[in-house]
Amino acid sequence: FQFLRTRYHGGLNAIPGPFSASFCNLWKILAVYNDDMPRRNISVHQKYGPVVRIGPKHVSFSSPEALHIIHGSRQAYPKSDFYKPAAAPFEGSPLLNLFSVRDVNYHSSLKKVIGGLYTKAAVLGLESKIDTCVEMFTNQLRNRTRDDGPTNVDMSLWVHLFAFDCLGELNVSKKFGYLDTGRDFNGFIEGSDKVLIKTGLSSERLNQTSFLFEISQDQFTSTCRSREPSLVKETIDKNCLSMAGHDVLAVTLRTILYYVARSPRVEDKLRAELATLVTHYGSTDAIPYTETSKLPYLGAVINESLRIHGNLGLINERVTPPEGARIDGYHIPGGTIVGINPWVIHRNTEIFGEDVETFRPERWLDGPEDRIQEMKRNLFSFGAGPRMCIGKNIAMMQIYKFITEFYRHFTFELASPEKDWHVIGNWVTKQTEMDMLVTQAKPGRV
Ligand code: HEM
Repeated sequence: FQFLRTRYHGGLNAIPGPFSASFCNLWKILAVYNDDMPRRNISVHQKYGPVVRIGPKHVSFSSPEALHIIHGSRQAYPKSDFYKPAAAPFEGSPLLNLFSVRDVNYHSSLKKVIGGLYTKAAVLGLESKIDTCVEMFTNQLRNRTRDDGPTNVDMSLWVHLFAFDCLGELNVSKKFGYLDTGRDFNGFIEGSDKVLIKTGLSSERLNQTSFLFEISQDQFTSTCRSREPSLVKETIDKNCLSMAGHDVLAVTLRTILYYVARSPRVEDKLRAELATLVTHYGSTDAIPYTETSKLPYLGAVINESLRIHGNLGLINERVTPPEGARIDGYHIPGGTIVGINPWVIHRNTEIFGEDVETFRPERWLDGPEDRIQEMKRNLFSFGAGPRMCIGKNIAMMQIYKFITEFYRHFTFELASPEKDWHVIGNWVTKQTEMDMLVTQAKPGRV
């Protein structure tokens, strides 16, 4: 009886979707359990259209109009309870932070206080800190690679070591020591992976508490404490703001390295463009962001990487207002969990073209300007509207600088090009199994 009530009386029965999703969370649980949420979310949209019921109270959308209503407009909907546990416990009670807070007014007052620190102009002041991390990365990699031929390197791990040390440098002016040791010496990366993997499942809870997220937060904290008790307490306890961004940054860096390595044509063009800049700088000078950010092909490679491999693999959950809403022709009752999965909108062929499965940076450069602008408006990797990533400017600077210097100082290829990497298709779509054969470049050559 309860199943029938859920299926027919929640106000969502007109919305197509997998049969089980109309009365239980099985579809979502299996998608997350199998690390395959992005692909399954795409395929239900291919099968059922732009509006799909993916759970008893969950609806996934794929159109630019829905993106604007749910996420992009000034009246964008508040976050769902999914984000509640992201307020990590601090001195016994949850400490609300910019990421976790759901109340719209409280969020906007918090943002007023700290927003100024993250503007394009403000983050330029952080460039020298990022430079020291990139330099440490290239130095450490040089120390660990042969100078007369290729060395096999676990690049999935190394970009994460970089992202974590950079985060320490930006937050507490201290690298944590990952690049120095060349490994996850205190289990931080392992611990945060546990949070993310379980978070994917906890989001699929039956609208109850997100206990898995809480358990995994505890595991994270205790793993880190047991291995590194002296680690800055605040960094762990207030993890959601100060710890933000290392995992998603690492995802983007991996995507660029992987897809470019798979496309010699793109790599040649990218290296040729970088070469035009490198000749003006000594081999140990970091090239300024104001210069790298002007490189059009590098910009296109970054956009295309953000598009083809969304950093988050679930719908970014929001809640419809009490009076309900009309979205893409359907009446959606108040309190419904709605959202867009970046993987889904990034494969909307009306926006990005028929070849959405192909890594083709040129789509961001060629063709009518209004089409390119439309793609930019719908690139959802950093979110959209009032809850858009506040760290975007920092992240872009990290990406531009890392990629420029890495390509400048090394050549590399996939160690096993015949094999795909492994993607953990949950919330943060982390990739593993991407060893690369890394060779030191001759000075002055790209
Ligand atoms: C490539 C790197 C990054 C990507 C792709 C990324 C992506 C995102 C996305 C998609 C959201 C919205 C999440 C949602 O609505 O569920 C978000 C929010 C957020 N990000 Fe990032 N992020 C990155 C780096 C960073 C960095 C470096 C920082 C810190 C400096 C950061 C801090 C935040 C914060 C505080 C929020 C919450 C903003 C709010 O709700 O107002 N992110 N990020």
